[in-house]
Amino acid sequence: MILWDKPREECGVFGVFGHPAAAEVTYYALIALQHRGQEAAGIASTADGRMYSHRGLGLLTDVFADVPLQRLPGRAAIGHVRYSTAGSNTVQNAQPIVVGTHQGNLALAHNGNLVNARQLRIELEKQGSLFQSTSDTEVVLHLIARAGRGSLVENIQAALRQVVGGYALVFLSDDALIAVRDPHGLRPLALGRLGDAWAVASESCAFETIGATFVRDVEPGEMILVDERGLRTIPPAARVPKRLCTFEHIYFARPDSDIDGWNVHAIRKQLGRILARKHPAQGDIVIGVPDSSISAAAGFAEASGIPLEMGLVKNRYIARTFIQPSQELRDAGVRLKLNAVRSVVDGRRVVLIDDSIVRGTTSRRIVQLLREAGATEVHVRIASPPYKSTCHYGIDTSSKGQLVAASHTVEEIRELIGADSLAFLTVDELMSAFGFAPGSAYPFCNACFTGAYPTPVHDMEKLANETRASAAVAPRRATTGVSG
Ligand SMILES: O=P(O)(O)OC[C@H]1O[C@H](OP(=O)(O)OP(=O)(O)O)[C@H](O)[C@@H]1O
Ligand SMILES: NC(=O)CC[C@H](N)C(=O)O
Ligand code: SF4
Ligand SMILES: [Mg+2]
Repeated sequence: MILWDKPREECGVFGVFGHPAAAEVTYYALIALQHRGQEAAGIASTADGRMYSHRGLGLLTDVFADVPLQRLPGRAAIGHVRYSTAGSNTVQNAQPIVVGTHQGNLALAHNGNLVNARQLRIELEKQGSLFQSTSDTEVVLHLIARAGRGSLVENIQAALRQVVGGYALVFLSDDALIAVRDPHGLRPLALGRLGDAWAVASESCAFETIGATFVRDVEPGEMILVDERGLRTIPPAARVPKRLCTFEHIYFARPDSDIDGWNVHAIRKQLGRILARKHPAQGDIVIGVPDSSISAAAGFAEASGIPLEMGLVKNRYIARTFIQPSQELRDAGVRLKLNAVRSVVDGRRVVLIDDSIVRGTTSRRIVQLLREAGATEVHVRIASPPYKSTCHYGIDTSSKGQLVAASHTVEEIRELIGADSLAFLTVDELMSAFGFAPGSAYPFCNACFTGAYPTPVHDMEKLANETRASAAVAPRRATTGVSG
């Protein structure tokens, strides 16, 4: 049985213009962004008016195992690692999507989710559009094709006036790289410099990996255009309130990334300190759940004075989606992902820090592991508020029915996971880690905690359930050939 074991990630996008080994640079940048999506990956490059691309299902290294990067020539390239939000995990939905238009070739990589994609698609199909995939991303390309006879930038602007949702989009044409961030800034996008080349990436950690310098974040609603004449920036036509994704900082992004002026590790550590002050626990040791909660656990230990210990070890070779052993083997003690360190835990009162509880599966399993390893008490502290509502902007968490906090009180969740005590942060406490006073106008989206979405969400809940059902039966791996 294949299990979706967690809040599923979103996607990672990257683009570079003006580098002699553009596809190779893109490949290594995508390695740094692999945590953002493991279902599919792809790269498109351009040289002499031709577009070259390769994409397939699986991890980047699997997708490119038999395809030399020299088959993707040119000084400009874009790349994508995917976790589906709309449309199942099939190779047709892998990205970059490459199309030929009357204005030349165009490739697109998208992180995010368009909440009105279904309605737009129905209208476009009525007008004669034929779609090659079921992903929301393809809608953008059809809207561009129909936008008329303007320049590519004008046609992209016209298309984006019609879409609602979260997006970091990276386009590659025969002669330009274009990157756009959604008006609220729901999805992150950073700008970097690699020698004379310009690069854009979902997270700044990609720049570190390829030896590029992080220049700045792309502003919400901003469009960046890079061609042989250099870089131009086109500000948003109308400004709307910033609604940056808090969950990037809580869980999704890598701790070495800086997003919108905050370092992810520093924020997580601060969340841990706040948790210790506002929701203290009596214990002998503090343990973080690897990987994402290590920073918060360090903050909790520092502020509480309780020593930080490594009481859990994670098998780094178990992917996020994995084949779970049968109940029989589980009963016999086969545990693949996490193990408790008995000598650390035995006879101790443990304060267990995790960044979030989504379905409650992880916490329940870990509390049980710690008790079996001899912990006398397990007090669970979560470095975010209860996750109650589905994200519709690019993070494919379970449908609302599977979110444990949507239908249980904190006390009920405590009982369910078998902890001695349980506490979460409030939204105001979460926001205070970023330096905001309680109740002020936060420039963040907190919809998964509050249910207050910054845009209309149309019929997304229904769609999320359908996507989940089809993804569960999709084949896991297949690759396409190089086209060009
Ligand atoms: O309540 P659940 O549905 O179980 O999901 C929540 C858990 O999933 C995530 O960790 P993940 O297993 O993805 O590992 P990571 O921290 O190493 O990314 C998150 O950090 C929580 O531990
Ligand atoms: N998780 C994402 O950002 C996915 C991007 C796009 N919505 C897709 O389904 O492919
Ligand atoms: S709903 Fe949550 S996960 Fe989604 S964009 Fe908003 S803060 Fe991020
Ligand atoms: Mg985790």
